[in-house]
Order: sequence, then structure tokens, then C-alpha cells
Amino acid sequence: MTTAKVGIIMGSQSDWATMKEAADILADLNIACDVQIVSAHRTPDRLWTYGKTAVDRGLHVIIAGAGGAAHLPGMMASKTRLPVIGVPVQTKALSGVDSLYSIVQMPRGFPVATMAIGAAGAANAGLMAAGILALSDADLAERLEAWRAALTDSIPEVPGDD
Ligand SMILES: Nc1c(C(=O)O)ncn1[C@@H]1O[C@H](COP(=O)(O)O)[C@@H](O)[C@H]1O
Repeated sequence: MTTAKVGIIMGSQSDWATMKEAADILADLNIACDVQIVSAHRTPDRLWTYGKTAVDRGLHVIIAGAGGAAHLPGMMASKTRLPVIGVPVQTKALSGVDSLYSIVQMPRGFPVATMAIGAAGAANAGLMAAGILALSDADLAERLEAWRAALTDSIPEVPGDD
């Protein structure tokens, strides 16, 4: 049993620069996460075991990022009832539209909550996971409210010089 309630998985080490944005948000909010490389294509047995044991290991939500033929989030959603938040990683060839389309069009019955392409999508995945956990964690709900208020306060009313 892990103490982490959020699992972050990604198809490759090369996705970490993007997926770290989700991990950073969770760290800001003092939420423990378990980070692993899992690929539907390259490590299918690892994906199978991860999905099969996710609930018993104490995870409540999974953030899954992948690029290109990004089947990882959908395959994970097929294997576990836990909510899966998908992050389309930006690609060179097709700018991440390939990743987005691979993740977002799930068949009825096995949803993936799909974020925007790239780093902002990964950060929002962290916030989405936090929002889900905050439903049953009053302290976290307070921290999330404070995080959001701080962001709002940081937005200037008029543009300055860059
Ligand atoms: N889309 C997937 C999956 C999967 O969906 O299972 N496994 C790896 N990949 C993606 O391949 C891209 C290139 O990977 P490499 O940089 O390792 O060649 C990465 O963005 C990864 O997410």
C-alpha cells in the first residue's frame, strides 16, 4: 500500500519535462504522488500490473501523459475504475494534436478526462487531481482555495513592460 493517492505515469522518460508540471503542482499542495514510466506499447505487462493493483495500492486518481500514438491513458482507463486524467504531450511532427486525438476520443464506458496539450495541460492535470481529492479532504480544500486565490491575486490589472 502506497501513501500516495495520486499516480503519475508517462510513456517515456522524454515526457518527464512536461509531466513534472503536474508533480510540481501536487508538491505545492503537499499531495504525495507516485511517479513511474509505464508504456502501453513498450511495457504492456507493467501497464497491466499497474492498472490491476492501482486500487489496492491506495491510489485515488491517475494522471497519464503520453505523446504521439498516446494509448497509455486510454489503456489505463480500461484496466482500472480510478479516474484517469490524460495529458497529451506535445510532439515535434504533429505538435501534439496526434496525442490529443489519441487520448480524447474514448469509446463510451471508459472515459479519460483529457487536458490541453503540453505543460499547461500537465499543470491542470495536477490541479484536477487535487480538486478530486479535495472533495473528501477539508484541509486540502483549504490549500487549493488559497492556491487559486494567490494565482488570481498575481494577475495584474494592466500590462507592464516585458
Ligand atoms: N505514446 C506512448 C506510449 C503509450 O501510449 O503507451 N508509450 C510511449 N509513448 C510515447 O512515445 C513518445 C516518444 O518516446 P521516446 O522519446 O522514448 O522515443 C513519448 O512521448 C511517449 O509518451
